[in-house]
Amino acid sequence: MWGEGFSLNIAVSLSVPQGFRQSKGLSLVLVNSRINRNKQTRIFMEMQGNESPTTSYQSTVNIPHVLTVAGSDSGAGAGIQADLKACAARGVYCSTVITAVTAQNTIGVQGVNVVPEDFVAEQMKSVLSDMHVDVVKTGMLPSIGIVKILHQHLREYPVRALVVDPVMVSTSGDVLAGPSVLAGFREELLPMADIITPNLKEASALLDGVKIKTVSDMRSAAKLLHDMGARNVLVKGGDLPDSLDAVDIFFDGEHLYELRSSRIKTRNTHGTGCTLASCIAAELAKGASMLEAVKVAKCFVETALDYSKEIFIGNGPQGPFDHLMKLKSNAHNSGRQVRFNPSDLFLYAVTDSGMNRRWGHSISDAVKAAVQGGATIVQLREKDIETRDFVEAAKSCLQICRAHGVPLLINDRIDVALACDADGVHIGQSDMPARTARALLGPEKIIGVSCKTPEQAEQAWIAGADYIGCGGVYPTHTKANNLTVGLDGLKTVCLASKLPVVAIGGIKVSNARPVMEIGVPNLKGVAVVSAIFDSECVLTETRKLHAVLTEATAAVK
Ligand SMILES: Nc1ncnc2c1ncn2[C@@H]1O[C@H](COP(=O)(O)OP(=O)(O)O)[C@@H](O)[C@H]1O
Ligand SMILES: Cc1ncc(COP(=O)(O)O)c(N)n1
Ligand SMILES: [Mg+2]
Repeated sequence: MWGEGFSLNIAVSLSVPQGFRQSKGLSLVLVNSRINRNKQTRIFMEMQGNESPTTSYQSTVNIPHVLTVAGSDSGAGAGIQADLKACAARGVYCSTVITAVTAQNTIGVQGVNVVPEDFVAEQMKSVLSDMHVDVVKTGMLPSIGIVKILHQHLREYPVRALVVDPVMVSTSGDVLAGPSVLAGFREELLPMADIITPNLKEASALLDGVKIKTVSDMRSAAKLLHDMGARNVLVKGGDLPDSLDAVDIFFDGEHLYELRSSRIKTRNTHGTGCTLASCIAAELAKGASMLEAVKVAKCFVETALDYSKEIFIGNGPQGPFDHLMKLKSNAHNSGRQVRFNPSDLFLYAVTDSGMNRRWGHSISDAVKAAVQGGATIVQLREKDIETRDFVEAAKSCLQICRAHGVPLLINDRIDVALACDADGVHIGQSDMPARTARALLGPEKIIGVSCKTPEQAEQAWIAGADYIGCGGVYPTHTKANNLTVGLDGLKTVCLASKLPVVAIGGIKVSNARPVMEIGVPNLKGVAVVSAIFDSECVLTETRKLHAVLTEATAAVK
């Protein structure tokens, strides 16, 4: 099944320079360059002698695809809207067949308008006859006729997996599919389903009203539903009374798994069921096994609920949560939007654990003093510290820096930056490539790269860095075997760099002035280690350096 997919054809007409027009039979063909097992790229470029200079690109990139067949929720917490957000968050394409339009908010469901059956069929045909769908996920199926249509289409257009969320009652208690649909679920969908994901009420309804009140009841229900034909069953315990954990029971026909996560204390649980089923579908579309998919989905719901526990949308008892937390900057948590401002590079403080030990300073005390003394950005450069301690130290430094509106970066350690939600990283030429760091950290985080040459500065810009550090400007002992580029080398790099530059290497109060005086506008400041941290009073030394830099910049202007 991998390797088939939708293909996107783009024909582009280019006006080509004269020289190209005259060169005959130029042809460049790159076929089937494999990116990974999900993605194939095919590019054809053809330019033919005297014919009109047309370049056609044909690319085939498979992206995992989930089709959701569900109802619309105007409040966008559940239904189609939750499915789209969940698939987007999991990196999967999601097409939609809308079965009903509900007027719904955080108070409840005020109205339901069922889409005519033949139009549900038309939507299904439009998607399935044209696009390659990996997995179908169902939500609200408000009539037995719609269940039958779905059944027919799945026979005509088989997909790799069917995830059935047998939506019957919303969390607010409103009925979304009446008893007549029950027969459709039992007879048509369960035997086709690769997994069915009822909540307690839905499991009970499918089992003729059997009481499900304990984890042990959930286990029995999972087995009974499996007997009714579903290949895998997940009985969801979001509504399990008196449960400290959020417990779900998964049964694959052989083994029963009790999946537990912490129960997040929040009103924002509207749409958890839809999200869970869509995430399962998304992971299956990416190629996960069923158990893996279920575990990832449960973990995603828990993380999203935890992230969103305090958001407030609507005035009713059940709020929506935020699926796209990963796209957010840390503004939401910190109350501060950290957008990089090149002037932050003015007085750049880089910590050193050896110096802190020598003077009996903790990392956070040293950082606090530097920030109070006027440091405008801080980088934690801790080379000999346990990862666990590094993350803890970084978290407390982050609090200090946030309180002063000063960005905090981590040297080298992308993992530590992610773990503590630092504002970014600074990386060297032999660390992880800046492009990879950008992919891991997202568009909002600050990335700085150490560069000694114009070529490295160009590469940093291409890779998506925000600034470069250039040095050593003067000889230094802080970094072993560090080549000194001198003021001339610094100037050359500054002139070539498209990114703002901070100078580094042996800079101190007595020699900072000539650095600022090289007079290239994109030199924004100096980075120092020993000048401020190799001293008893970090605060005083930082203040002195700040004064010198301020004077030097005023003189340059
Ligand atoms: N407060 C919560 N904290 C963590 N997980 C939860 C919470 N409430 C529900 N879940 C999880 O969300 C998923 C959906 O469950 P549930 O809310 O029971 O479904 P539905 O939305 O269909 O009623 C399950 O994996 C459940 O364990
Ligand atoms: C259109 C639609 N589909 C599904 C649900 C169930 O979601 P939940 O159980 O979280 O309320 C809903 N409320 N609305
Ligand atoms: Mg729920």
